Formats: sequence, structure tokens, C-alpha cells
Amino acid sequence: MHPGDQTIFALSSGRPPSAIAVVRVSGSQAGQALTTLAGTLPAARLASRRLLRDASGQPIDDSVVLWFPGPASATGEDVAEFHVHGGRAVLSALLAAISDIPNMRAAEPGEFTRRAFENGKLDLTEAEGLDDLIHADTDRQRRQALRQLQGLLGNRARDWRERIIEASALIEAGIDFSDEADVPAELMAPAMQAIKALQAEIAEVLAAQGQAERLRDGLVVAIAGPPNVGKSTLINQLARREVAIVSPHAGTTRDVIEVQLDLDGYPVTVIDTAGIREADDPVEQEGVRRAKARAADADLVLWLLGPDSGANERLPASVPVWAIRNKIDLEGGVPTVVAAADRTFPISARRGDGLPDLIQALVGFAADFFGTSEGALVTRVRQRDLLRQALDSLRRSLEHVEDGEELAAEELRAAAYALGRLLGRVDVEDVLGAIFQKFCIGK
Ligand SMILES: Nc1nc2c(ncn2[C@@H]2O[C@H](COP(=O)(O)OP(=O)(O)OP(=O)(O)O)[C@@H](O)[C@H]2O)c(=O)[nH]1
Ligand SMILES: [K+]
Ligand SMILES: [Mg+2]
Repeated sequence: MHPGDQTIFALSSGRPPSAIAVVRVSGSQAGQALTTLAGTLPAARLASRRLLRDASGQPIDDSVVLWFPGPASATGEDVAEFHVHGGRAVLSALLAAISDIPNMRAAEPGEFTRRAFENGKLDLTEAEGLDDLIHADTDRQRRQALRQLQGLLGNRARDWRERIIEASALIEAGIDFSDEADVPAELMAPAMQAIKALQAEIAEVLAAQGQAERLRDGLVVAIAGPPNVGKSTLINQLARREVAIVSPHAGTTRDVIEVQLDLDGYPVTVIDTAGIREADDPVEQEGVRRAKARAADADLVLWLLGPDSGANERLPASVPVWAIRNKIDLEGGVPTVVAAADRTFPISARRGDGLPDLIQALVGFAADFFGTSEGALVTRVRQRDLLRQALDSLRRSLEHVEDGEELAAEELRAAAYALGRLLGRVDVEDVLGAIFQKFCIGK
């Protein structure tokens, strides 16, 4: 154990109380934690039932323990798992007993994954996928995260990077041979071909991304409109619970109220806002300001209107707007079409008339909005930026290949570097290694 080597522990399951809670320990003291609490080290990778005891021999809980000696563990280090009853007192006794062990400290957020990454268990895209998977609320988000966690992008990037390194090795060899007449052309042609193929593949993956980045964040739908038209009644209906106060008093809602909905697997955040009007009350004025700001930032605005609202409402301009004519139970007749709106829906938020059609239309909007992100591999701005950098470098390397081999090789190194950063593994050593290995031409 080197100085500064710290073993980390954390409650890895949800908030207590729960039926079962899992406490994980990772690091060189993980085995010590097991022997201290469970008496002896259990068999590796098999569930063992143990009575856990603290240092004074007092029982803590009847538990199941697991022992994963490194490096064949989730983090690559020695890992211990304690599965206990998820009561607060059980957990505080267990965590206190673990933290009493020397060189043991509470884990920081993401630290288990970070150690797994540092020990080569995951590349950075997979770590990002793991993070997304833990935070996935809907089925489509889950599937997308799983593709990341399975390393589909990482595998492609690794393959591209190797091929770039090979192409650059060809060019480097050409540079070495450049005093001998015909060798460079033989080396350059396959290098150029390889670079063009790589360009096409990376460009295709970038083009297929759809709105995958947005699928992580979700679509934002703002309910806005004049006071008292039934905005809060509508959000309550969509959420199927009383998230917002409804009252006949105009100016009821002041704060922005958000609910997360799962619409056919699409994550949608619906926000209810203050009724927009010239208000005297400074609190309401602030509510109106927020309402306008959030509506302008939304991906779609549901502009609610009551039976008294005119057809010439001023709608937010920058965002798609659907006019929702509410309270058709009062109005009776055919709803007025609002000219400036993209679509118009007649509903009764109170009775529920027209809501299935509205929800269906929202699902359709979400499907268009997220596009065919199914199959998309790029889910983050970071990933997209690095792929673009790699693509730019490949393009520039082709521009240089005829006149300046050194510059071409330099651009290829930059492309490989960008992909290395995508994977979180940057070392120039293996670029040099490949060149040295494959083109040890006896000089
Ligand atoms: N008849 C009828 N009344 C409705 C309908 N929807 C809402 N209301 C009533 O309209 C009044 C205002 O509803 P809210 O949901 O508070 O309206 P709001 O737009 O959120 O109002 P503010 O937050 O004050 O801007 C309440 O008395 C509701 O019960 C509807 O579809 N039909
Ligand atoms: K109201
Ligand atoms: Mg309201």
C-alpha cells in the first residue's frame, strides 16, 4: 500500500429506508473491511451470508457480502459489497464501522467510475454512457445510454484511431524514403485512400446523430397565455396530479412549475407559467417576466386561450406555437382558429375533452424533434466536437499529402489525438510505437 492510497466507500443504492441497501468499498483495504466486519474473507464472486459486527463485537446486521478481488472487478481494484437491510440506523452503524478502518474515506461523486476508467475498465464514452444510464428516465433514454455503455462509439473511435495511426505510419515512412525516388507514391496512395474512407465513416456517424444530445436533456414544452385560461388545470391533467394551484382568481400562478413526463419513451419537461398580462403587483410582474423568458426558450409553446380570448393574440415568435382553445365545455360552438398558431386544439382541461388528441400530437412532435436518434452514437457536445476536430484534421491532411508530407502527418497526429481524447486515452507513445513497430525498416 503506497502512501496516499485510499480506499473509498459509499452507499450505492437509493435513499434509505429501503428493503435492501448496498454499500460498496473499493481499494486495497476492501478485503480488510470484509475481514473486520464479516470475520473472514468470503469466497471470491460468490454471495455469502454473514453477521456483520463492529469493532467492539456488537452485531450490526445480518447481511450478504461479496468479494471481488482486483483486477477482475468493476473498478479494477479490490471491491467489497455489503448488502444489508436498508434502515438508516443499520446504514449509519455500517458506514461508521467501515470508516474506522485506516485509509478509508467516503467516495466522491462518480469516484468508483473514475477509478474504473483510470484502470482501463471503461473508456470515456462508456463512462458517459454509464452516467446517462443511471439518469435515464425513459425507455428511449435508457436504450441510448446502453449503446454508449456497450462502447459502440468507443469501439468505432478505437478502430478509426488505429487506422489513422496506420495511415500516418505510411506517410512517415514516405518521409523517411523521400530521398529514394518511387517509394513515397506507393505509400501515399493507400494512405490517402484510408484517410478518405475514414472521413466518410466519421462524417456518417456525425450525420446520424439526430437529436441524440437532446434525448439526454429532453424536450421543453411551455404552457403560456393570458391569466385564468386554465394553464395550471392543463398541467395537472398532463401530470395526472396536482402540481399547480388552480383557482378562479386571475394571477394564481407566479413561479414556473415544471413536471417531467415520459411521452411514449420521449422525455418531456412541461412547464406551467404565470398568466401574461400587465400586472401592478411586483411579484406578479416577476412571474410574467419569467413566463415570457421560459416560453421564448421552450421548444414548443402551448398558448392557452379561454372562450373570451380573441383570435389575434400576440404569440411568441421564435418558437413553434400551438393555440389551445380551452373551456370548450363553456363555449360550446366551433373554436376560433388563431391565425398565427401552427396548430389549434380545442380542449376542456377540466373535463378532459380533446386531451388524448393533444397528447398524441405532442408525441408526434417529440418524434419529429428527436428524429431518428435511434442508432445514433454521438450523444454529447464533447463527443461531437472531438469528432469534428478529427474530421477537420483528416481533411487538412489530404490537402497536404501531395506537397507537404510532414504537415499531413502532423494533421493525422492531431486527428488521432482528438479520437484519443474522445476515448479519454491520450498518449503519443502508441502513435510512435505503431510507426516504429510496423516500419522498422532497418535504418
Ligand atoms: N369550465 C371550465 N373551466 C375551466 C377549465 N379549465 C380551467 N377552468 C377553470 O378556470 C379557472 C382558472 O384555472 P387555472 O388553471 O387556475 O388557470 P391559469 O391559466 O393557470 O390561471 P393563472 O395561473 O391565474 O394565470 C379555474 O376556476 C378552473 O377551474 C375548463 O376546461 N372548463
Ligand atoms: K387562476
Ligand atoms: Mg395558473
